Amino acid sequence: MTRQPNILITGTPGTGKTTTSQLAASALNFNHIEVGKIVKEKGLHDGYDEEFQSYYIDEDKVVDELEPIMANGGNIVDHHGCDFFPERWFDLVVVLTCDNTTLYSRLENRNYPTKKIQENVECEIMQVVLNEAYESYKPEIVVTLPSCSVEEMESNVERIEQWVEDFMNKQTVSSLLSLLGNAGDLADFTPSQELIQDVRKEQQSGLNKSADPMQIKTVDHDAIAQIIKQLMQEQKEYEERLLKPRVRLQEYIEKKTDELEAEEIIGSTRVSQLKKELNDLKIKLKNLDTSLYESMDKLRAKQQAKLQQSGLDFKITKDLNDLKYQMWILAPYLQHLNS
Ligand SMILES: Nc1ncnc2c1ncn2[C@@H]1O[C@H](COP(=O)(O)OP(=O)(O)OP(=O)(O)O)[C@@H](O)[C@H]1O
Repeated sequence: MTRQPNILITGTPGTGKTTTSQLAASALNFNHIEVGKIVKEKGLHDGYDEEFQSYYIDEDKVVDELEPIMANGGNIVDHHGCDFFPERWFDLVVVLTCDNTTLYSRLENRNYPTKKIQENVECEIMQVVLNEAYESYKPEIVVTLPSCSVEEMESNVERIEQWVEDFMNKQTVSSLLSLLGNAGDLADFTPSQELIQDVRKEQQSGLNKSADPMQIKTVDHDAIAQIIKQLMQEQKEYEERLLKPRVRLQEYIEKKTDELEAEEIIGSTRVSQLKKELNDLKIKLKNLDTSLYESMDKLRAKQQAKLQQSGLDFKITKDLNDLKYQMWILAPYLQHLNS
């Protein structure tokens, strides 16, 4: 089943975690979890440090509190530390960074004690949070994003949205493939330029249909996989039925060709008879092929009409049998289907 990702947004205090998390969570309709806030509200701490004006976090309690929420996916966790969360929670770890002067004035505006400001700026210079992120998570899921200006913040939010869209597409493809019993890896599948353009077109038409493109619709993968399976089965059976007479005809042509080759007297009546017969047979084969293609097209049109009736308005391509192609085309589109 497709799961929405969990994202950790971390960085030195003042780098813009909360602002960025709020914007991204509202654009994606994700849950924004501000760890500092729940620590205070739910008492998940071992007291208060007056000098640093902050709580001593009880990390175990925080993990226990968040565990069931994280299991659902669709969360943006916002915290200045990142080493005590279970690694498996996150699909993406964003580390926000900021230049020292800007950070200093942001923290000054908060009326933090000088010692706390200095400590935080030093922490940013030493890249403490970034190092912690690299020690705690696989480097390929850690992304550093500068957050010194409003423009940078907006672009960071867009990048996170785009990343989520890609993540969901990949998830849809693999979950559909596994439901279809072909849980293969897509790594060996390189889409052609033509295919990529097709996908873009499909994505665009999907986006146009959806009032809010960022609102990811819940897709009933089981039902869709079942439908695709049925369609493919129907096409396979139909094709096999159509192919039977073709195979027989082909065999007959081969037999006659052998007979012709075995004839020793060139120019005999038998030879010209066989040649004429073979010629007629080849024309028959050509006509049979044309009608075979037409019949398959008709079947696809019938299937398409049925799909539309059931509200699944996606296009059946001639390559329905090529499962990977079909999944690739469908994956982005399915997300925008009106359920
Ligand atoms: N990219 C940015 N450009 C301009 N101002 C920003 C940017 N990011 C954050 N700010 C401003 O800096 C201040 C601190 O931001 P924010 O509270 O989001 O930081 P934080 O990293 O969550 O801090 P903390 O860890 O202390 O909660 C806010 O006043 C916010 O409006």
